[in-house]
Amino acid sequence: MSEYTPRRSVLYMPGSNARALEKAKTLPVDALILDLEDAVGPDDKPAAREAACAAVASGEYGDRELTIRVNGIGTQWHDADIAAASAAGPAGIVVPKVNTADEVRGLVAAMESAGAPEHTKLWAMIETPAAIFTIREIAQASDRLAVFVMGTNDLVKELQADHVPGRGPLMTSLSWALLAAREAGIAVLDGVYNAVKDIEGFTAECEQGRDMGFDGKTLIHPGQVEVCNSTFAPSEDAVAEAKGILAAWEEGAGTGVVTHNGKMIENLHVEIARRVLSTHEAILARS
Ligand SMILES: CC(C)(COP(=O)(O)OP(=O)(O)OC[C@H]1O[C@@H](n2cnc3c(N)ncnc32)[C@H](O)[C@@H]1OP(=O)(O)O)[C@@H](O)C(=O)NCCC(=O)NCCSC(=O)C[C@H](O)C(=O)O
Ligand SMILES: [Mg+2]
Repeated sequence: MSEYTPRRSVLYMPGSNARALEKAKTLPVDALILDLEDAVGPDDKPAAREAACAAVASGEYGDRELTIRVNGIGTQWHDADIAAASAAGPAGIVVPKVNTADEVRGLVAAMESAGAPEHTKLWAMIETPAAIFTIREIAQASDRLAVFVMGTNDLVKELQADHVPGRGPLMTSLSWALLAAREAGIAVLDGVYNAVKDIEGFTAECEQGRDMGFDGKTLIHPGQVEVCNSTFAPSEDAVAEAKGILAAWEEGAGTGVVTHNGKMIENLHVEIARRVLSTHEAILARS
């Protein structure tokens, strides 16, 4: 199992928004996506690129993972974005609308030839039907690919679907991306919730994403951070349960099966309990 990095809350902000870049230094997010794509108008893109790279160089964001979302492959800004982001060396370069394994390999080659340091990983956005149909190949295309980010706004647009409670129209795409990410051993982040004032709806969607298996959720507003962090962290009850399972397992050492709180415990449940505890510890270390 690869080492767990907390990515419960991953907040987008326009690279062109100086106030948001400043505010982000105070927010308890696990990671930030400094956006050069959809949240930045064409005229502001060069300045946003410069500001995002300066933010990475500043060292003022503590242990928050800093990433830069570049403009998509084939756009007029893409090559310059990749070159500048690679030289800045953030934790991740987020690329929208990645559709094939060849694109992943091309992106990694471009990052490497632009001097991206080893710690700068590729985060691929999955947000088109084409990506869903090639998702296994994409997930396994490069060791430098560390994270899938679901682009649920673009997926809804491409599917000609609608944003509805329960996200029925998106379930196939979300599930396929999760399956491929887990098979490849990479992280996978849920998409954004657009209604920034609807905390009840947002909480339900966080819980759904957590229950499906996502590592965390991408966010668009500071008001979404707290709920997201607590939803994607193991609860006190889950931590107590995991400790109880490990204790019961040790007590029954050598037997293939024990019970805890009236439930059957086998080796796989012990592995889950260990994962819960290591997730809990990694989050505590971050706080
Ligand atoms: C949605 C917003 C435009 C709302 O902005 P605003 O009206 O300014 O919000 P508030 O007045 O409530 O803000 C309060 C304070 O918080 C700061 N703020 C707001 N948003 C952020 C943020 N994202 N990061 C950091 N700080 C933020 C404000 O500056 C206020 O600060 P202060 O005055 O000092 O108290 C806005 O929230 C926003 O722009 N959000 C991000 C939009 C974005 O990045 N979109 C692109 C990604 S979403 C996407 O498309 C995903 C994917 O591609 C897909 O297809 O799904
Ligand atoms: Mg998108």
